[in-house]
Amino acid sequence: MRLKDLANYIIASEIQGDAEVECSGISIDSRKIQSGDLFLCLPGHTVDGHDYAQKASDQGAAALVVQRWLEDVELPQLKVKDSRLAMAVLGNVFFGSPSSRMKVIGVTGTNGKTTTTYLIERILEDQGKNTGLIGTIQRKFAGRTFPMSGTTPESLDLQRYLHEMQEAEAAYCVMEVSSHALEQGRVKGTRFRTAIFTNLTQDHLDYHHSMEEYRAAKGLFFSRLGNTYDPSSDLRSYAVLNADDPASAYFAKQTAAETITYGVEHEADIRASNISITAKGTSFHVDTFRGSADIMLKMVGKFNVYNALAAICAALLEEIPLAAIKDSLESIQGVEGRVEAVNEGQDFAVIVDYAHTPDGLENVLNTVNEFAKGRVISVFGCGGDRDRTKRPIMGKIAARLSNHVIVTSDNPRTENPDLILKDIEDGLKEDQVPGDRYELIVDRREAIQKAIEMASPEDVVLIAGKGHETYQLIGKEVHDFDDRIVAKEAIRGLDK
Ligand SMILES: CC(=O)N[C@H]1[C@@H](OP(=O)(O)OP(=O)(O)OC[C@H]2O[C@@H](n3ccc(=O)[nH]c3=O)[C@H](O)[C@@H]2O)O[C@H](CO)[C@@H](O)[C@@H]1O[C@H](C)C(=O)N[C@@H](C)C(=O)N[C@H](CCC(=O)O)C(=O)O
Ligand SMILES: Nc1ncnc2c1ncn2[C@@H]1O[C@H](COP(=O)(O)OP(=O)(O)OP(=O)(O)O)[C@@H](O)[C@H]1O
Ligand SMILES: N[C@H](CCC[C@H](N)C(=O)O)C(=O)O
Ligand SMILES: [Mg+2]
Repeated sequence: MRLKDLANYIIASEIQGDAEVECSGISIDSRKIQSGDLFLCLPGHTVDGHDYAQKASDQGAAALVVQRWLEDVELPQLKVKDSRLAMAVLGNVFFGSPSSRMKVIGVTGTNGKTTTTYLIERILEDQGKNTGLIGTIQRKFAGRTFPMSGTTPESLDLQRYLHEMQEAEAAYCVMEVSSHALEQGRVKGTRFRTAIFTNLTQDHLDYHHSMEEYRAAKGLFFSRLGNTYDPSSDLRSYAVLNADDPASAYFAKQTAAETITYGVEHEADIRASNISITAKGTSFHVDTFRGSADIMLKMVGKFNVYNALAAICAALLEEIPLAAIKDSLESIQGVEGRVEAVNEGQDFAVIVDYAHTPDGLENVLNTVNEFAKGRVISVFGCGGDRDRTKRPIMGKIAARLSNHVIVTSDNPRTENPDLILKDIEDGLKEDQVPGDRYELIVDRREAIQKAIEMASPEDVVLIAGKGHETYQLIGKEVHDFDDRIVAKEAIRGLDK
């Protein structure tokens, strides 16, 4: 496409240099430029993409999108006010606005996004609907899976991925929408059929600064939704909100879409009751606007009832019968790394979970306490270069809900691991937790080994924070590390 044709899609833009130049592709990363690409300069959080324009030119870029003229780079340039917005617009141009030709169901919230997307994907797939998935664990379509480096891709990658799914005839994409993504406009240009909210509790205060800012970032999902009441059902949008979370009232006010609520404690369109949790699963009764059902999930935890309710709402909106939804939900074994049991024939339980927020940790520990016959031994840490304020809070929660706590490293990233452990210990000290009820072991492998060696019959060892992750980020290095494998090795080591 010629630069001047692309310029037509951004009204307030100007061209310097050859407007006729052909751009065969588009990229935001000088390291990935292919000859003939349009290089879009993004001002980032760590570096400025404009500083890589010359490198992009050396790699064969045909033209640039810039926010300020780059006099030293001899390439045609398209100047825009906001290159992030230009990325979303041009991503749609290059990839043919895929979200207007499929139904995209998005899930936002502090916890439960991955789980809820998996439940919805299963229900849709069981109905024979070709469905793609994008989220923390992986990207998936047409039976193929691809690793993800984050939860929600940049808008350009997102349009590319949706386009690939659409080419593979996907009718649906179910995706996680993180608050970072909303704040950075990564889902601008994506039309959502349904926007789901799970919950809002503390996380990411390093990035969003306050809970109000964090809520406002999530609010962008709902404020951009649903100002179309076209009778064609495919064009209608819906907001699915958790009636038991106070933030939902704020989101309901922001959206033009019809809202459907789900909940347990409060009045809701879809409401669960008679919840019963055992080590084998969770049962509940659900009343909906399309009938009632008794559902027995193989997944444990009251929080999974909420995830299931959100999935039921999304599926009912697609006119899937409640009986079919029940069958799908009941067949799901669980989601990788979420309350995942590690069994090597030992006489105590080992559970790996992805809880990495205060609320997530509290929920999973409450769940474990519901069925633990012996002691609860927890092993957890907190990620480096992330919200520091959640560390002491998580320490307190772990101590309150476990008999013994082993504080260890999560992904320290570029922080000093010992200091992260100390931040967690501050919470334990504040609550005057006796020194014999907890210990700090910076090496995660050693920490897991110690917990497993301590366990007596009927105890539960909870290893939280990294779930499905198969690596540990220390400094700038990526090390192979999988809690489930390390736990298995430790259990096998007990026989020796
Ligand atoms: C804070 C944040 O979100 N940062 C994201 C952002 O990075 P950035 O703004 O620092 O980018 P940058 O490194 O400064 O680069 C700026 C520009 O220069 C370009 N560049 C850079 C170097 C070079 O040699 N050549 C070049 O062209 C880059 O491609 C980019 O276009 O844009 C990058 C490219 O898209 C992202 O990879 C990066 O995510 C970082 C790695 C990250 O850790 N993000 C986390 C916090 C995140 O987004 N997490 C949420 C999940 C949270 C949750 O659910 O709990 C997620 O959705 O993944
Ligand atoms: N609805 C929920 N409410 C509270 N906690 C939950 C809920 N669902 C799951 N959890 C807890 O949070 C952890 C993470 O769950 P999940 O991966 O589904 O969330 P997520 O929102 O995708 O997380 P991320 O922000 O890292 O992408 C689980 O391992 C579990 O301990
Ligand atoms: N999506 C979350 C995942 C945290 C997982 C935890 N293991 C960590 O590294 O802090 C984040 O990027 O903050
Ligand atoms: Mg996730």
